[in-house]
Amino acid sequence: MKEYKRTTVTAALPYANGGVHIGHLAGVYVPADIYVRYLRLKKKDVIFIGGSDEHGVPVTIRARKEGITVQEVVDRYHNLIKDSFEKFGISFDIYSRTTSDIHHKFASDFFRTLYEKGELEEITEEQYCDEVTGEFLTDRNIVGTCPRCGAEGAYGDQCEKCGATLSPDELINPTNKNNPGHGLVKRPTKNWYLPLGKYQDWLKEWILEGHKEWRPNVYGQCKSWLDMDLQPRAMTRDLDWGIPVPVEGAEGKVLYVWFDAPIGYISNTKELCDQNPKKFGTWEQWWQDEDTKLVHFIGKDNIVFHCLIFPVMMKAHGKYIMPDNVPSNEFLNLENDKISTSRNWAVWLHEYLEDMPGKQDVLRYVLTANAPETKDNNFTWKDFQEHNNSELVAIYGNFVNRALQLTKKYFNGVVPACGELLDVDSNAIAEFKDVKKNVEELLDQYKFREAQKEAMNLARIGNRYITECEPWKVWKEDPKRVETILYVCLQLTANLSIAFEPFLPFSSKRLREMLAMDTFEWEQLGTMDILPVGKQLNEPALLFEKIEDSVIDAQLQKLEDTKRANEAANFEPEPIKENVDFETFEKLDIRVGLVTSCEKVKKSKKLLKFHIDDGTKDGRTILSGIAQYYADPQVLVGKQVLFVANFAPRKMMGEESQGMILSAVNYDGTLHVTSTLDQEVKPGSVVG
Ligand SMILES: Nc1ncnc2c1ncn2[C@@H]1O[C@H](COP(=O)(O)OP(=O)(O)OP(=O)(O)O)[C@@H](O)[C@H]1O
Ligand SMILES: [Zn+2]
Repeated sequence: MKEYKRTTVTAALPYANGGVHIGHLAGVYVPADIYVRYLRLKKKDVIFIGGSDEHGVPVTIRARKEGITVQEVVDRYHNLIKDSFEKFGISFDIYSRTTSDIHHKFASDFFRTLYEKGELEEITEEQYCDEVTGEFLTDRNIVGTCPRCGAEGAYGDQCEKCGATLSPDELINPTNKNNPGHGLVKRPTKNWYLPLGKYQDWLKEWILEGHKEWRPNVYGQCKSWLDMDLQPRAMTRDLDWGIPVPVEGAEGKVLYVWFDAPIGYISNTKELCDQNPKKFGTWEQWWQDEDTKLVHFIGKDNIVFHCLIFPVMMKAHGKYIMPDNVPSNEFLNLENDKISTSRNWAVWLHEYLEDMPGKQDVLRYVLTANAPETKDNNFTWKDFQEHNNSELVAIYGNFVNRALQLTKKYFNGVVPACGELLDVDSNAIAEFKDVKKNVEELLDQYKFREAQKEAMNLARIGNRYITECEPWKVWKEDPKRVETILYVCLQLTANLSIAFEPFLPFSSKRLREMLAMDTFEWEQLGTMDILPVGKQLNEPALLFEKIEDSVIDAQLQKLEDTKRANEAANFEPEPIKENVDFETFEKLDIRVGLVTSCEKVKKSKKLLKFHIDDGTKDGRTILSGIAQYYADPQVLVGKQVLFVANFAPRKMMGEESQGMILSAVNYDGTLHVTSTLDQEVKPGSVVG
């Protein structure tokens, strides 16, 4: 493995049309943060670059929908994202944005360089535009009827109803999404393309031969692209939101969002270095020096951009280094459903931080324990609770708490002396010895799940050790022996605070405060004299708290509410039945009735027994199989309902039913009896 002098770590720029969710965190930001914290602990020269991606079409659609400016949209989400990353401890050296002046100039110059070097191909193509306004339309801004399933409102690139991939030419009656009713025409337009094919052989050599160590999912995706002929890719677009294309004849065009976004990593580095050249040096050393290791953290849908397109851009430019690795994760799902910003199917970081104050590390832990490193994975709230209660609380927290509380009880919180070691002590210590090497090896290979598991194993060893030694029993006969046991326990505890530092920075810091560790070194990991004998420790407190069912239920309810809201938004009435003539209708005798009593039929799960005032002296009884929809049938008493009065009587569960009460099933599966007359009418009145 090549020895590098410094490391540039980038994390995918989140798109500024929504907050950050657990999928983003598990896929990109948590592993990137662990890696960077680890390198900093090893005193490596490293920078961690982030920022918001603020160009592209979706933010413009959002702005139009909400009736605000695009700038307002990106300001809102940039600030939300930046703030929640900070609170969550994602330790970027800079978190900037692609609407900054520095970035606009940088990306523009980058494009200009490729243009002047003759690296871009000019291609003129017919493209759809709005017949009335003359504006060119992207695929996402064209809607029409889906040729596959017939749904209205299918996009020029995809039908969200049936999932079909489409092109605008296939849509039936295509129109401008933002100006429905406007006709579309095709007009020629000129754009600048990156000829990926020209670099295909170089890419094959560099990745397929040179980087067999990349994760199989990343390598595999690259290989399947490289097995096909790479086509030229347009680097400019006919749009008005973005960075103007800096060449003549390109009025009304902007840089393709995937051209400018990755350049954001470089321009943000420049911004950082300009702010603090003493600390960070020049931006060029982070991007153009062969001794710099470049690592991109991304999710799987970004692989092609970071492994093929951006490298070709940098190669064509000529001065840049290539990424040494692109540790891309697969996707995280939520409660067995794809996470989606537009469907609001997500756990939002800013909401989590509000709902679960002080629990950053719990989420960090769970997302790493379940990281989608090799395949898509699933987040469930039950699993979240389980990891917290039976690992963080029951293993790590429990061990630390026992070690600190016993030290307080027996030795007033002072680190006791270490006497002669027995086998049980030496064995526990031996198990700790290799932890540094093991964690490092795993982190160097971007195996974050396993690395965190290794750290948790230490806590397991500690727990087993203290349970085996039972200092609380030994105390009466042999207090000297307890000194040694607790000495070992405290050193293990100090080790844990170091081992978990890249993964769980908040609780590691709290633990070090309890241990009165003002300074520490990664190098101390695996050693048994971190806390000097005689050191006064601080007051112990619980490191983790049990999470109760009610907390989890509240989160599940939130998701359930989202599901309902989505169902309500997507509700489509059933198709109308075949026509009938008036005579057929007239045969039915529908009446207004007043519910005078309503109760569950004993021994039946389904049946409600209504007594209805139908205008006759005795009224009538109607049985209805709707008991499961009403927890308390009493709520129906006093309601006016509509019922069919001329069905032949029928016996059910020993009772006779004389008619049928009309009801409607709602979109969410609930059922409601009819009771919406604009005014009360006399029971028995005919409906028709
Ligand atoms: N569910 C997920 N699991 C893992 N990684 C994800 C997930 N969703 C997004 N990512 C990654 O997070 C990074 C930032 O995502 P980006 O802001 O582009 O949102 P996105 O992919 O459009 O997601 P969404 O549609 O949910 O907003 C990308 O690298 C992307 O691959
Ligand atoms: Zn369709």
